[in-house]
Amino acid sequence: MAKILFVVNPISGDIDKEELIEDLMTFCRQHEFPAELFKTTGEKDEEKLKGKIKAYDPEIVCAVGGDGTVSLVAKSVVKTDVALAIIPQGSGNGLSKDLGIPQNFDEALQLLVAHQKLSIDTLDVNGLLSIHICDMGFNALVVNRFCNGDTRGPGAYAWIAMQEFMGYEPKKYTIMAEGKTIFEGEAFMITVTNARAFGSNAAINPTGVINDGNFEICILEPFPKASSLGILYRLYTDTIDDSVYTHRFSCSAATIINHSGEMSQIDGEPEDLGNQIEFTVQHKSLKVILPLPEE
Ligand SMILES: Nc1ncnc2c1ncn2[C@@H]1O[C@H](COP(=O)(O)OP(=O)(O)OP(=O)(O)O)[C@@H](O)[C@H]1O
Repeated sequence: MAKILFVVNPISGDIDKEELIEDLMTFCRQHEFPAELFKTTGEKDEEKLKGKIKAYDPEIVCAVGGDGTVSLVAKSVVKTDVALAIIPQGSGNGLSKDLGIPQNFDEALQLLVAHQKLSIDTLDVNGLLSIHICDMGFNALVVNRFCNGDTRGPGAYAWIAMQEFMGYEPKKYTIMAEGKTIFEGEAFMITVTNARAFGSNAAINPTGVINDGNFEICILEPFPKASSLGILYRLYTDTIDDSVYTHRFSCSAATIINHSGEMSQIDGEPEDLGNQIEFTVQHKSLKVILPLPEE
C-alpha cells in the first residue's frame, strides 16, 4: 500500500481542518495506507517539508490546501519519483481544477485508492518553480494585496479585484522568445502558463496542454473599461482568442522585461522577480495523481 504524507494548511480557504484531518486518518486506517501528517505553519515550510519527506520517504505527498500548499509540495517533490496528490481546500484551487481533480473532499480522497500517475511540465522562472500560472500586471497586484490582507476565500479575492480595477494603470513589457522580440508595449497583464485557466475558471489559455513541452505567453493589452464585460465573457466561454486585446504565443523558453519592476505572482504567491524574468519549460518534471481515464 502506498505510503502517504498529508500536507495540511490549517488556514487555506478559511476552512477549519480539524474534522477533515480526522477524516483523512480514518480513511487511511480503513484502506490500510501508512500515513503521516505535516501541518504547515507559514514559516520555513519548504525547508521543514523537504526534511520530513527525506525522513519519511513517502510514495505520495498529498497537498490539502490551496494553490500555495500545492506549490509548496510541488517544490519538494519536483524531479523525483514521489507523486503529488491534491485535496483542494483553498480559495482558487487553480491547478487541481485544470487537472480535472474533483473539488469535492470525499471524491478527491478516493483518488488515493484508484488513480493514474501523469508526468506534467513545470516552468523554471528565474530559478523558481511554477506549476500553474505566473503573471505580471493586474492579477499579480490583486494576489499581492490578497496575500497581505487578513481575509481569505474567493470573495475576498473578487472584492480586491473590483477595488483595484478602476484605477489600474497598464505597465510596459518587452517579451523575447525564439530569438526575436514578440511584444513590446503596455499591457494590462501578461500571463505565462502551461495550463488552461485560473482558479476562478477564467480560461486565459484555452488550448493549453500541460505536458506538451511548451508553455504559453498570454498578453492582455490595455482595453477601454467599456470592454471589460466582453473580455470577462470571453474568458468564461473559452473564446479569449477572439478578443482584439489579446495575443497568445507558444514557446519553450522566453525572456520578459518587466520595465516597471512591479511584483509578479507565481501560483498564487507574490514574487519580486525583478526587471528581467527568464522562463524555461521543465518537460515532464512533476508526477501527479489524476483520476483514471474515462472508459
Ligand atoms: N499555519 C499557517 N498560518 C498562517 N499562514 C499559513 C499557515 N500555513 C500556511 N500559511 C500560508 O498560507 C499560504 C498558502 O495558502 P493556500 O494557497 O494554500 O490557500 P489559499 O490562499 O486560501 O487558496 P488559493 O491559493 O487556492 O487561493 C502561504 O502564504 C503560507 O505561507
